[in-house]
Amino acid sequence: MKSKLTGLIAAPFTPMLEDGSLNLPMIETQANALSASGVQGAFICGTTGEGLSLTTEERLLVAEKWVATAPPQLRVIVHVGHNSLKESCELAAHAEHIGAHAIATMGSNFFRPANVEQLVQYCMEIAAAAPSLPFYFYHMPAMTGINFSMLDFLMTAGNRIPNLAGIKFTHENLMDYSQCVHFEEGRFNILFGRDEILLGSLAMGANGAVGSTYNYIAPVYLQLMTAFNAGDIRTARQHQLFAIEIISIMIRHGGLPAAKAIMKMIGIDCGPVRAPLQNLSAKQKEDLRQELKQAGMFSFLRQSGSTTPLAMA
Ligand SMILES: CC(=O)N[C@@H]([C@@H](O)[C@H](O)[C@H](O)CO)[C@@H](O)CC(=O)C(=O)O
Repeated sequence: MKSKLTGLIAAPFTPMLEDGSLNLPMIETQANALSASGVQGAFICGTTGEGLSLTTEERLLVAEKWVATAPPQLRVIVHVGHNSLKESCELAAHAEHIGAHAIATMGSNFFRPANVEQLVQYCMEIAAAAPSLPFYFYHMPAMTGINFSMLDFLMTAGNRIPNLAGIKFTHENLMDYSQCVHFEEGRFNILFGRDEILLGSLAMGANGAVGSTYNYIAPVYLQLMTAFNAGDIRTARQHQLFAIEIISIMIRHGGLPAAKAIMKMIGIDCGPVRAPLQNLSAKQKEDLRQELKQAGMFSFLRQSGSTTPLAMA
């Protein structure tokens, strides 16, 4: 079995052109920028990657491009969740075929599993479609409406999904998180998914995290983790508060569409979002840029030696 995923794993945006089609060449730029910023992996086609708004054909192309162009040290985890189990299995088999590092899936969220047993049976089929790859369950109740105890999930799935590697845990329930981290002496890799409370997860024992803001402010979190590991909680808190301020601005300006606009501001143009998400107007983008500037995001990135052009900052 491959070694555990640790450190920061970004959930990249899927780059698009103004007409809404894929901008595949941009993926190499994203991958190189992530690697240069100290990020260890790319969790592609998830929420941030608008995976469920892409066609299966587009998802295959995006996965192929990431695996083909990511620097070897940047591990590519392909999210294969879909409301059709059959499509998920095809995406999983494809990820294995092209040499992705791992796969992950959320539960189907139109017809939702009624209990943990049904969820585990669903995951078993997808995991079996890529038996040589580590398999992660993607826990994100706010988006999927599937909110079971993840400790129950591990207890039920642990000996039935041979390639179960862990959970991508995007939830605020740090009690469940901690129980998962320590389940069977840390057998599973529980990647934390709420950037705004990363520090809380570190206190609970996290050693890996997946997030959208690691695309543009990874150095904040790297410094946070360094301070935490050195026992300097006061400094770690300051870094977390800075991240919270940036995240608050991003959320106040619309969430994912605002985050995609931020990518252009730091010099990596990932283009528009796909409907039903709505793109920011020029005025909204300018307001967002001003707020980020006032909060010190661009000067922070410059001081941290950002390798991106910070084009519009
Ligand atoms: C909705 C969303 O994008 N959630 C993020 C978080 O990184 C989140 O953006 C962050 O904690 C700010 O709220 C991650 O959990 C994303 C993620 O892993 C994904 O895109 O699949």
